[in-house]
Amino acid sequence: MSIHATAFKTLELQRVARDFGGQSALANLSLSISSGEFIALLGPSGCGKSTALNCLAGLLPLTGGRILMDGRQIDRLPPEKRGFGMVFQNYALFPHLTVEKNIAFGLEMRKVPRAEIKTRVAEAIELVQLGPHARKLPGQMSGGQQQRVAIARAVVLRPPLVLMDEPLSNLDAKLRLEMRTEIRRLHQSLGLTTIYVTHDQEEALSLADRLVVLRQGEVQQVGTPQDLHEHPANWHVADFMGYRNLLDGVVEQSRGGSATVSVAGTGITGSTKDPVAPGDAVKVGIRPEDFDIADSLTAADSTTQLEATVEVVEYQGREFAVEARTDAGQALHIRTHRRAEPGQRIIVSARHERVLVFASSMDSGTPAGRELQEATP
Ligand SMILES: Nc1ncnc2c1ncn2[C@@H]1O[C@H](COP(=O)(O)OP(=O)(O)OP(=O)(O)O)[C@@H](O)[C@H]1O
Repeated sequence: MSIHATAFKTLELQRVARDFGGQSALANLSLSISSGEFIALLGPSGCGKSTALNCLAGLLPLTGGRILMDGRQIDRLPPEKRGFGMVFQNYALFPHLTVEKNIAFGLEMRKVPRAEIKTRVAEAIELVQLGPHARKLPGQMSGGQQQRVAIARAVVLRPPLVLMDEPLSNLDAKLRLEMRTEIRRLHQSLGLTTIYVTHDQEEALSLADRLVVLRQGEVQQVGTPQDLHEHPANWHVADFMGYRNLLDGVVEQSRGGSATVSVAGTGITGSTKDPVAPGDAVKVGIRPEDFDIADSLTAADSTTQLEATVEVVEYQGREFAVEARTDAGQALHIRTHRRAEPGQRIIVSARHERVLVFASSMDSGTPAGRELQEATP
């Protein structure tokens, strides 16, 4: 297949920053990207994801830092000189041009010979499986099909880097899943280096080799999906990684990486990387799947148990999502194979090793995010 990316070895973002009228939208983004990597920028609305992408594309000048490609500074180059492929949420196709012509457009602008354009467009159409639709106009196709055209239009140019800004957010849930697989397949078969912006943690986890979690323009953590899932640097990252229970509490005692925290009157023990001390406000992070429903109270050293009353039960395929409340009013989210009924009294248990304790303030404690900014692939 001749749709192969123009290769670079490394793309280096060094303390990239962007202010708007004195307000920081992105600060100190440092990242080293290797050829062929799939990186997801993940974070809530307004955290600076699109700003980062636009800085990379050359659509926004930096107000600080540098971008180097194989050691050459590229952050002053206009977008067309960087030659990165862009895929946006709203597809941004030419409505009056057919699928074929939309895909051919960039090649024509670059004055690629006609015969070559024909072959490359045909290949790109085959790659995104749009053969039967080649002569249609964008308006005659579904959202998913239009997004395939947008992707084909980006990859046909063999860009060194493809930038995708929430490309699936306008699609319905089923199509989103299909297109996710499609994007992964394309990435694997073409070896395209990709930076993908999303606020959807599941999408980021399933697609990316590495994730960059942003909050208020600052990097919180950079790592593989597994790193972030198992060792979130702070409660904000934990929140994104499925720690649905983030319970406010106060440290009772702390020793050697383990802390016992009073949460609504109950002591919960877990591990911590933050230098927390008795009296500190903390958040206790527990994933719903790490809670168990026990038959009876037992005196096990390795487990915390809480009595609660079931409020809501949702059947979710092979499991139940249970929402329960302790007598002191603390809501708990549990995933379990056990059937439970609203109103039922249950004993909820969590093994200490599955419980994480985080400093409440993101500015105090170990600046784990900052340490991890300069992550190597
Ligand atoms: N052109 C602009 N002028 C002023 N402020 C801006 C501009 N563009 C972005 N901002 C601000 O910068 C911050 C980051 O915005 P950005 O669009 O990068 O966030 P995002 O994470 O992509 O959000 P979303 O997911 O909602 O698109 C926000 O506070 C936003 O209001």
